[in-house]
Amino acid sequence: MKAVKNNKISLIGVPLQYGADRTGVDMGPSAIRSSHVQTRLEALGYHIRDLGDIHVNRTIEACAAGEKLKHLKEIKNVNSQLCQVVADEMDKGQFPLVLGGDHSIAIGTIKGVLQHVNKLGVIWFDAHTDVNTDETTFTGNIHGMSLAVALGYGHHELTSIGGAEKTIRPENVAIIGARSIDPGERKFLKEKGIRVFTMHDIDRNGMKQVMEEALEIVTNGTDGVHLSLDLDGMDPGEAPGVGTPVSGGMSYRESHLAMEMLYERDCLVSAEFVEVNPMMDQHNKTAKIAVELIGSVFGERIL
Ligand SMILES: NC(=[NH2+])NCCC[C@H](N)C(=O)O
Ligand SMILES: [Mn+2]
Ligand SMILES: [Mn+2]
Repeated sequence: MKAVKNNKISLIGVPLQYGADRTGVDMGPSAIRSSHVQTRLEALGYHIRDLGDIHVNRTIEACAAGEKLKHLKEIKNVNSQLCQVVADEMDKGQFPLVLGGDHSIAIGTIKGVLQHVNKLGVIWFDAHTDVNTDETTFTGNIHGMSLAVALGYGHHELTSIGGAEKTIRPENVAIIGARSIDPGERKFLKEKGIRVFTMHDIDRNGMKQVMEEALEIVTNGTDGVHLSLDLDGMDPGEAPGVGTPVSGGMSYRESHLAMEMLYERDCLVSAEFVEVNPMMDQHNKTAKIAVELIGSVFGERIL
């Protein structure tokens, strides 16, 4: 089986839940590991270095939500660590594969990758668009803001992680599977001209065409592509173990096709799989699907 150019993968767990309201997503990394992510990738010919988990402070004080942006201090702390680890691994020529944790960890992952890759394309696979800012958020949950922060918008404590000048650009982002977008987010997406492939587009044109267009957007003029995959992008019937499920999501096969087409394009430099919440799951189904999707994006084929 063909392997992507970089066959050295570093697994980085981030058991963070402070970006989300619902508890349990901190167990995501262990659920994904126990679903045999390492052996699955080794079977494809990759060399895996598991770095374990980033430290998350769990004192009662850290657990208190505090200010308007809930858990800002701890989230900044964890994402700063993650940014450094991702940058260090890429320095060593490793491919960072980050396991969440809530989607606020995309801040640390992307900022880390940006220390290496100047023009980074991003595929954002999600039911949501995560482009709220401290001004537009209804919930104060930072997992709903991480894409905005990566683009350079939002609270300074977050945008400054890894250097405020390190950002992705709106024209290099493709969001896939969206079906729950807040009013402030609609305005933001429109203003910045971010391409969103909603469930309507997938229904109407099929995942093949959507991925062809999305791949064009994220590879055109960029030096590499990051995949940020929120498991709630899939239909909750397939992936029930998430904190903010939204019905009408991507099917099992649509999701795999997206991963297979990403692999064929051979453009990924980093990836993260987030929002697996074992407390909401049925028999670890969602963590298992995460591992299957990881298999597909790293080259597994049916035949
Ligand atoms: N990564 C996620 N699951 N994000 C959900 C965000 C939901 C909502 N838009 C909010 O800002 O709170
Ligand atoms: Mn989501
Ligand atoms: Mn998300």
